[in-house]
Amino acid sequence: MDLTFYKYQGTGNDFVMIDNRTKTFPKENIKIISYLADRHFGVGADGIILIENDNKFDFKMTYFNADGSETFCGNGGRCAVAFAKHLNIIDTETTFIAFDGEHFATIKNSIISLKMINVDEIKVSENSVFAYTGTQHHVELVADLNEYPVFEKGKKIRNSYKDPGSNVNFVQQIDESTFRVRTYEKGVEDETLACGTGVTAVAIAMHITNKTKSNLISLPVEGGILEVSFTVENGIYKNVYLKGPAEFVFKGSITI
Ligand SMILES: N[C@@H](CCC[C@H](N)C(=O)O)C(=O)O
Repeated sequence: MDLTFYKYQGTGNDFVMIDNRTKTFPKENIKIISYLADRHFGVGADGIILIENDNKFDFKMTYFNADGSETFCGNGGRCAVAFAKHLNIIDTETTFIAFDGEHFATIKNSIISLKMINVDEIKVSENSVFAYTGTQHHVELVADLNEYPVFEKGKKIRNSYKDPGSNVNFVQQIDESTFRVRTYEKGVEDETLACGTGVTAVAIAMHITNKTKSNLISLPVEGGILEVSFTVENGIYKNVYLKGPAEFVFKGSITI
C-alpha cells in the first residue's frame, strides 16, 4: 500500500507522523515500523507516531521507538499536538490520550506546552537518580558534557536496568536553573538530539537533589532549548509542563 506520512521534529528529536484515523496502518507489524524509521533504507526517524480517533479525548497518540517498542515520548507528544492542529482535529488547546495516560497541551505559534503525568516514581541513588516520566529515565551529572562518551556509557547503563531498560541522561549544570543534557535513548539505541521525558526527569532530579531551588528549569539539548516547570506537593511532582518548539519538516509517501 502507499502510505502518506508527515515528518516533524521537536528540538531535533524527529518523527514520522501518520494519520491513522482510518485504521489502515498495520501497526502490529514491527518490521514496517522499523523500516519507516530506518535512516538508510526507509524515511528515517527516532520514532513513529500514529494519530487515531478516541471516544473520550480529542485524539489518541501511539508512539513507537525506531525499533518498534511502544512507550510515551514527550517531544513526540508535542509534535503530535502540532500535527493534530495541522489535521484540524484541534485548535490551540487539547486533551489527548497516550501510552502513559491523559495529556493537556496548548499551542502558541510553534511552541507547544505539554502537561506531563504526575511524577511520583523517583529513586535517588549516590551518583544518579531514576525517574519515571511516562517512560524510564536514569539521570547522572558529569563534569564535561562536550567530551563525555554518551553512546558508550549510555549503552552500558541502559543495559544495567532490567527489561525494558532505561534511557540515560547525562547532565552538566550551567547556572542555578539551567542544565545542559545529552541523552542515550533506548529503542533508538543511540544518542538523540533531544528527549522530552528525559529533560523532564533531569529537571525533577536536579530539584529533588537540591542542585536547584527553581521550579522553572531551562534545558539546552543538542537540538535546541526545552523548558520544564512543576509544583511539588508531598514529594509528588505535579503540574509538570514540557515546553518547546515542534515543527513540520516535509510530507511524503512511501510504499509499504
Ligand atoms: N524522545 C522521547 C522518548 C522516546 C521514548 C524512549 N526512547 C523510550 O523508549 O523510553 C521523548 O522526547 O520523551
